[in-house]
Amino acid sequence: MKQLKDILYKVSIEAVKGSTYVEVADLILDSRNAKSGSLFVALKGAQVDGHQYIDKAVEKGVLVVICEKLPEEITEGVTYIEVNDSHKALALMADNFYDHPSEKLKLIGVTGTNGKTTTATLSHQLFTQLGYNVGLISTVKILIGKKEFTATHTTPDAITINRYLHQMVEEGCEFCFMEVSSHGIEQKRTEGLTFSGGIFTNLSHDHLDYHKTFAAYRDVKKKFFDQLPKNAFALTNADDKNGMFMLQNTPARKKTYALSNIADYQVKILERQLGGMLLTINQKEIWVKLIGTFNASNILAIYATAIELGMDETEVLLQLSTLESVSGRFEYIVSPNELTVIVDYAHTPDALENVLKTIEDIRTRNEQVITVVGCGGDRDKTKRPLMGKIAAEMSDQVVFTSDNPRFEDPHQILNDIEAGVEAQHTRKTITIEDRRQAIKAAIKMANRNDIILIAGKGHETYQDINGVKHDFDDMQIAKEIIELLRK
Ligand SMILES: CC(=O)N[C@H]1[C@@H](OP(=O)(O)OP(=O)(O)OC[C@H]2O[C@@H](n3ccc(=O)[nH]c3=O)[C@H](O)[C@@H]2O)O[C@H](CO)[C@@H](O)[C@@H]1O[C@H](C)C(=O)N[C@@H](C)C(=O)N[C@H](CCC(=O)O)C(=O)O
Ligand SMILES: Nc1ncnc2c1ncn2[C@@H]1O[C@H](COP(=O)(O)OP(=O)(O)OP(=O)(O)O)[C@@H](O)[C@H]1O
Ligand SMILES: N[C@H](CCC[C@H](N)C(=O)O)C(=O)O
Ligand SMILES: [Mg+2]
Repeated sequence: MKQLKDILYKVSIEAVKGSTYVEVADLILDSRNAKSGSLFVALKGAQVDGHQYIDKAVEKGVLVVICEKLPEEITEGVTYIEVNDSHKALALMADNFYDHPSEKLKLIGVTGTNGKTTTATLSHQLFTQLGYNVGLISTVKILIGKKEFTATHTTPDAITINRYLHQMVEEGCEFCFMEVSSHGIEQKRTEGLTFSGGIFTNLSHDHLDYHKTFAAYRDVKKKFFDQLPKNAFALTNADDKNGMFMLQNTPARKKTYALSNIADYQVKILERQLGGMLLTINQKEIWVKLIGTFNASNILAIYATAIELGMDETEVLLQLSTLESVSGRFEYIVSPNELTVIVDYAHTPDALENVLKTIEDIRTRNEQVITVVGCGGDRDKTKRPLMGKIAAEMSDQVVFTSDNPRFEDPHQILNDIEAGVEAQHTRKTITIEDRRQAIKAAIKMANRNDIILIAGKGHETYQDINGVKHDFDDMQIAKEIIELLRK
């Protein structure tokens, strides 16, 4: 329970109807979850306007309504508060409601198109190994020390974030690493949080269905750094075209990391194998179990973060070499007949290109590379032909298939992907809509020593078709088919 006045601390208020001497039991953003004694925030969404559901929420017993426009008819005994920005008000109220949890631990945000989950998860692993109790908010899962919770978003809504952070503080976490998505920044899910540091991984093509232009997508990422406090660090990838742009207006301490360009933190790759890479980080050699140039960059960002947070360099380097790859990110098996099957969450053109380049770098013989890939429905359509082109150009064989079609026609998605394949590569591609059959076809096509890449769904354990989530796990299915074909 919390006093409404305390919940409204720092919220800019336009008008009030009703008493502000109210005790609130909970904050709610969806009328379907409204409970008696709670406070409902009406948000203008992408699909509908939450203001339409104020009456529904009131019927369920909410005591306070926060909205951008007061309703014409109001209910006796309910307090209505008008604000000019419900999303911002929600973020500030969630921070107040849970007693500013982000100030009570060190919160580090990771943003960028690719590498957020990898960087945040491996940072969580590293700091746990360094002996700390650590939290994680990521696409794959939420971790509070060793307790695990299911993730629904990359960056959850402000109430959920603050509730988890509060729980982390209660459980004695000293650090939390969280992914900060562009949707999260745009919808102000992270506003009001006190970050101790921000990390930029890279920027490439994604989510243009939502942000419309690349410039708008880039600017929203920069906003995260603009809002960091002065005593935080802002760590950017100096190899990325937009890396320095991100730090232009940040009041935070600016730091850079890079493989190619001059930077505060530098890494070189000395050796690559399927099992790992030999690196030098600021002139010190270490072996890591991850592979791919992009992972050298992720590892460096994690190292730099640890140093910026005051960790001991020798201890950090020692522990970095023990880090295990993140589920669904370049996860691989070698089958009994020596097929290598790699499952990777590459769902953007840039990630797909990077993964195929990584495979190229570790190819030792004349193995064929067979790629199984599709694109999600109800998401950025412009990435489809680009992914089709890259897959066909950089593989020996490609099986195009469904990813999560959601509410779109899978054939239409596949047409969009195929449209990007250049004429000279079309003979290398086939299309099998059913993802299980596509994986089977790739495995059947492969000879001893060949490499199969199954891209796009990584850790996901379902396939979303028409809003129904069917069990589907790329790695599990590949293993089943390999077993089946052996008999
Ligand atoms: C496009 C988008 O980001 N949508 C998010 C947004 O929903 P919305 O704007 O569509 O909401 P809406 O359906 O229009 O409803 C507006 C308001 O009315 C409320 N409502 C609605 C119906 C009702 O009966 N009662 C009611 O109160 C809703 O709770 C909402 O507050 O706000 C919701 C609450 O915070 C989110 O759950 C929802 O995420 C949807 C499920 C989603 O798929 N989001 C994806 C695109 C996303 O956010 N992805 C990013 C990045 C992914 C990446 O890593 O690349 C992420 O951070 O996960
Ligand atoms: N630093 C990086 N640069 C480019 N590609 C990367 C990088 N790190 C990982 N990848 C590739 O991108 C894929 C997704 O990585 P990861 O899940 O870490 O990204 P993310 O930013 O969390 O994605 P999402 O936006 O879906 O949450 C990986 O499977 C890998 O192929
Ligand atoms: N966080 C990303 C994940 C995409 C994963 C891919 N499998 C798909 O379904 O498009 C998104 O929501 O756009
Ligand atoms: Mg992620």
